[in-house]
Amino acid sequence: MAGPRPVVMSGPSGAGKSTLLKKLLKEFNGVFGFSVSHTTRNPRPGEENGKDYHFVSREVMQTSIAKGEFIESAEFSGNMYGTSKAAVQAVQAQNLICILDIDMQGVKNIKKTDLNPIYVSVQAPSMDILEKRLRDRKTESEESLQKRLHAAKVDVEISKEPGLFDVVIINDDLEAAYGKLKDVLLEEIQKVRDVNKSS
Ligand SMILES: Nc1ncnc2c1ncn2[C@@H]1O[C@H](COP(=O)(O)OP(=O)(O)OP(=O)(O)O)[C@@H](O)[C@H]1O
Ligand SMILES: Nc1nc2c(ncn2[C@@H]2O[C@H](COP(=O)(O)O)[C@@H](O)[C@H]2O)c(=O)[nH]1
Repeated sequence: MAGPRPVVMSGPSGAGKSTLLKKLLKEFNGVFGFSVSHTTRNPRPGEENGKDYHFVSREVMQTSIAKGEFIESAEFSGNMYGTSKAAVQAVQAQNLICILDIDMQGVKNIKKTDLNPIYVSVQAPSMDILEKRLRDRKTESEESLQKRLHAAKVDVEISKEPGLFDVVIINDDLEAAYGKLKDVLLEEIQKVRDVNKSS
């Protein structure tokens, strides 16, 4: 039997993707698994290598990509990011719903594969609120922040493309946004629960 469909979470940096997916992983323990991406950016305080990201050098990442080890990769805000085949396989081997947190270039590249995920775009209510969230998070230099805000404007426009996303969630009130996300994923969640019950 085919496993559950993966979930792609995309949307501007600071819109709340990680916040929402962490809630999902916590509430639905044993249902979802996170696809741990590779990145060349430096870890933020509290981030763990192998859990939040595989933190690697540009050389290591480029070599792995050249060897065909990645499903997709992108340059974002001055750093490389990518989803390895192993990251997705590690989650799917456990029959879990694989969650990918990726940027718009990643979405476009995943569309060319046979992964067949549910595409979710998470957006902030406005650019001003997005900027406030990013500034309050205190993870970015002014340069990185400006790059992310520029990418966010492009993201907001592209995400209007009909059919690109199965759902666009405006993350204003966190609990309301989380409720919408769960509604979209209910069918896949039930599939995993049914399989777990019968095994
Ligand atoms: N609904 C919300 N209301 C207010 N603050 C929020 C809401 N959702 C998330 N935040 C806060 O906004 C900040 C950005 O959220 P988060 O880090 O989840 O964004 P992200 O989309 O994962 O960003 P990135 O792509 O850079 O990883 C965090 O400090 C988070 O606590
Ligand atoms: N195309 C990909 N984009 C990715 C991947 N992992 C994360 N991301 C996106 O990068 C930005 C910035 O992330 P941050 O952790 O530095 O704030 C964000 O939009 C992520 O969705 C990936 O493997 N491929």
